[in-house]
Amino acid sequence: MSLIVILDDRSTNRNIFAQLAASIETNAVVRTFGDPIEALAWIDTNTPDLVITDYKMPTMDGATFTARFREKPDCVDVPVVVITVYEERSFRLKALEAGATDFLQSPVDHHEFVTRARNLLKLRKQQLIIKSRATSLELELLHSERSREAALRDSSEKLAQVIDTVPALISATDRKGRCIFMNAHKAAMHGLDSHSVINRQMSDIIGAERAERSLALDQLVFRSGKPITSFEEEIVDASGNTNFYLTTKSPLRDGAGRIINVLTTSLDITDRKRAESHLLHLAHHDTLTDLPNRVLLQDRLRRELARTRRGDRPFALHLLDLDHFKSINDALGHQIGDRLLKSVAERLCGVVRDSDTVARLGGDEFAILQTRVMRPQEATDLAERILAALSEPFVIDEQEITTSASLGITTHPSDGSDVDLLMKNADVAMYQAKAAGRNAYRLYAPDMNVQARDRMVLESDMRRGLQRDEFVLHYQPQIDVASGQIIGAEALLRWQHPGSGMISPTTFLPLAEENGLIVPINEWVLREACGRAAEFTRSGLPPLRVAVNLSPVQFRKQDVCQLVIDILNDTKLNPRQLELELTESILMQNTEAVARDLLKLKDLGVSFSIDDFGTGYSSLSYIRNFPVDRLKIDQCFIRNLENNPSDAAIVRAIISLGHSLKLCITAEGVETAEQAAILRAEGCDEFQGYYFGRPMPLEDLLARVEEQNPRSLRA
Ligand SMILES: Nc1nc2c(ncn2[C@@H]2O[C@@H]3COP(=O)(O)O[C@H]4[C@@H](O)[C@H](n5cnc6c(=O)[nH]c(N)nc65)O[C@@H]4COP(=O)(O)O[C@H]3[C@H]2O)c(=O)[nH]1
Repeated sequence: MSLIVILDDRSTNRNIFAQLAASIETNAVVRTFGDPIEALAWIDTNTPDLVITDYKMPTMDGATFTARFREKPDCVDVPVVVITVYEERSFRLKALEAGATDFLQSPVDHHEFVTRARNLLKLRKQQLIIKSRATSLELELLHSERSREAALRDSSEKLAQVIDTVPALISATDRKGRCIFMNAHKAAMHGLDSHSVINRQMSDIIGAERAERSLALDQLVFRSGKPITSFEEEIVDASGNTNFYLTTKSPLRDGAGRIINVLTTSLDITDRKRAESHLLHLAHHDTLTDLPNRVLLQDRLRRELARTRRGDRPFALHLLDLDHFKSINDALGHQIGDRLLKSVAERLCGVVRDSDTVARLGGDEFAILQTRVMRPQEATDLAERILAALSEPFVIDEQEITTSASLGITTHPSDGSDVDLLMKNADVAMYQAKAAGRNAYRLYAPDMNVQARDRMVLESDMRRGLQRDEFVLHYQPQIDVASGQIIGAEALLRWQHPGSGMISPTTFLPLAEENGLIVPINEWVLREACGRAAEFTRSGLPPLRVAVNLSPVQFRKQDVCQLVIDILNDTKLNPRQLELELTESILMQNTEAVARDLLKLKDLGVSFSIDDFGTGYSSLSYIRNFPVDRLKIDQCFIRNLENNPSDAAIVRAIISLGHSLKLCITAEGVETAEQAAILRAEGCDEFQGYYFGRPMPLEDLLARVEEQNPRSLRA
């Protein structure tokens, strides 16, 4: 709807113009006035969309009316058409100055009136639309600006909260080293609040020393304009706790791109560092004893080598292996074994200096890096202290355990200039200590390598010998003292070496015991001895007893009981013809299991003797727990029997104690008639020794058996 005002003092004109105006659009509303004052009064409360006014009116001309009209609110933009008969420019100018929009020449052309009026109304409407758009845009803008401000305020508050709560230390400093911002977390760490620190010198907040370092880095950022990417640092908090942080420093710039502050952000990585150092510790330490492991020892050796490049700080490497640890472990169980290893570790740590390193290399093998060894004697002194410390019995779970160790020592610079060589040479020396009877130490000497190589050759020859049937058995007769007849024989191993001829078991068996080859070797011995004995018994010869040596290693590594049963079944030998020779150490290890096995075999008819009696524990009390039939007095007591009264006393004691336990007594190593006479007089039951016959091939033994009163033996 458009509101049109017509002002003309002549009623005819008013009517005509009103009609023309009403025809402009269907819902146009036309108001006519004859008096300008009246019109202006009405306009006070109404805003027309178009005004058409005559110029020449009696009370007020059209220009004045237009000027007054324009003063009214909302009327500034309303189109005003002035109808004038005057053609002079001065009237038109006056009307234009007053704010007229357009002119119509009187007499008015109706078509022109309608066309002009319609165009002006259209213009007016567009103006109104634009105005209202502008207003709403303004409002929108105002609103959006307000909300943006609010959002900004909101987000910066939130940001501040976030910055305060993140577990990071955040602060910014200016060129003068003053704090311009610090999050609550960092301020609290220094026992302060985040507001009180603003504008204070960083040195007042984080301490002079740290501030000096931090500000020096800030200056670097100010100068270079580049951030300092993450570096790790340790920070001590107000309570004195040290934590680890990953710190970054970045420049903060103003609108013109100038660096005004440096932002420092530190992330707490203490947990990560602790996890890392725990992993590092695990990688370098033995889990059982917490001693350094092989990796760490090698690392320390390398460092020590680097330090002693000029040879002014010699050091020693001790390799140590517990003697017979395996037996202890098997006999008493792994838990006790582990506790023994821990106690050994403690004792070792107790005898070294702080600057030395005690390491566990695995199993029962330990190493000691002894630093600053100016004379070889310092190394041997330590070795002696170690052996002494380990020889004291250990008490674990109320059990007393005795152990000892074999130690190999290398020194730098004389025995090696790199880690591998030092380790290898110490190993060689340790083997020498073991070969020397254990519970000993050896300083490495270059010729030990030759011996080590010999051992390697011997080992591979032994394996080959086993495959190629190079082993043979010799049999040494055992004589019944009462009848003087051969009643049995001990099977003794010989190695028919293709290059070296017949080799004694004392040359290769200790190595076979160490490397485990004794297991297949002894299995072969048992099968061969049982097989041959069964064979000659089947051939009609008297049922001689055959004695076979067993090794402690076999009891640890295989089911001896089952093996003997299988071999007896396979060879069909009467179990009563088989005697198994045991050493005292077999009975001392895993006693219950061994006793069970022996009893089982005893039930089948197998007999047992204790070999080398008198040289080991020589305690008759434990023998009662085993089904032992015979004691074999070691040849060392027989050798000087005629001349040495104490040997004679020992032999007498063994015979009488053995008899009291209903054991048969065999004397080994009888070489002379005098020895035999003394032993017979003391009541010995059986003889074995060169005097009665050396170990010999089976055929020779059988010939001897044939020779001796064949009838009595076959009876
Ligand atoms: N000086 C002297 N020596 C005599 C005399 N009578 C016997 N001998 C030697 O003394 C050793 C007796 O065997 P052993 O004490 O069981 O000692 C044996 C035994 O412990 C071990 N051995 C031998 N054969 C085997 C075997 O098949 N298995 C196992 N596990 N060990 C074996 O090797 C050791 C040495 O065996 P061999 O060299 O054959 O040495 C044998 C034998 O030749 C004598 O009158 N005077």
